[in-house]
Amino acid sequence: VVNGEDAVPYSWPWQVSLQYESGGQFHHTCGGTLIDANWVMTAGHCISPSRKYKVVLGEYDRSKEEGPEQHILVNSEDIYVHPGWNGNCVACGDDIALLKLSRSAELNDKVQLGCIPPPGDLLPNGSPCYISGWGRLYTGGPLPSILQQALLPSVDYAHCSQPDWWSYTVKETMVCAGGDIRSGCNGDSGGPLNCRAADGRWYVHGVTSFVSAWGCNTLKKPTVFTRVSAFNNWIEEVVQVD
Ligand SMILES: C[C@H](NC(=O)[C@H](CCCC[NH3+])NC(=O)C(F)(F)F)C(=O)Nc1ccc(C(F)(F)F)cc1
Repeated sequence: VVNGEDAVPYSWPWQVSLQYESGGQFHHTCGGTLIDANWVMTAGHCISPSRKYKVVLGEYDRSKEEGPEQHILVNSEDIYVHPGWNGNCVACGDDIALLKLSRSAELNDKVQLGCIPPPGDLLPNGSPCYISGWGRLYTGGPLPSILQQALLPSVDYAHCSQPDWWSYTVKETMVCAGGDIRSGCNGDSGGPLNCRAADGRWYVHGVTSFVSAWGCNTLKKPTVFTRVSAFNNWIEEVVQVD
C-alpha cells in the first residue's frame, strides 16, 4: 500500500496473508479474505500450480509471532482458480480464486469473516473504501511488517474507463479505487477492498488485482480490483458443492 498508514491491530480481522514455501521457509506473496471458516478468497494471479501454500489468519506484524496467528496449510487439490482466469491477460478479468483450508479457522475477535456484497451491487462513484495489505510501501519498495491501510475512494466504471484512465483495460467485472497518490502495490494482490455499507458493516467489494505497470500510484490509474458482486454465483457454487 502506497501512502497508507499502519492499520489498527486486528481491525480488518478477515485479512489473511497468503504465503508459499520456498527453501524451507514460507514467504508472503498475497493477501486474501476469510469468507467462511474453511474458505479464503484471493486473486487468481496469486496462485502458481506447483507451489505449497499456507494462510496466516490473525496476522498483524509479520516479523513476529504475537499470539493470535493461526497458520493453516492449503492442499493443492483444494485450490479453485476461476475457470475464466488467464495468466497472460490480467485485463480479461476473472482474477479470483478460492482456497479451502485444511482445517477450519477458529473465529474470535481477531479472526472474523468478511461479508460478500449482494450480487450485482455497484458502488456509487466516490464511495469511501479502504485497501489493506502487506504490499510494497512504494513502487519497487520494501514489504512492511505491519499491516497497512489506505482510504481509496471508489471510481465507477464510467470514470475508470475514460481514455486517459484505464480505457478498455478495465471491465465491468472490476472495481477501481484511488487514482491519486494512494494505491495498492505488489504484494497487496488478492487482498480486500473494504467498503462500509449503510448498515454499518464492512463489505469486501474487491479483490486486489492490478496497478499500472508504470508504477503503483500512477495518477489516473486507480488500483483495479475484481468486483466480488460479479462472482456471487461462482463463489456459492464452489463453497457449497465442495
Ligand atoms: C506491475 C504490475 N503488477 C500488477 O499489477 C500485479 C498483477 C500482475 C498480473 C500480471 N502478471 N498486481 C499488483 O501488483 C497488485 F498488488 F496491485 F494487485 C502489472 O503488471 N500491471 C499491469 C500489467 C498489464 C496490464 C494490462 F492489462 F494493461 F495489460 C495492466 C497492469
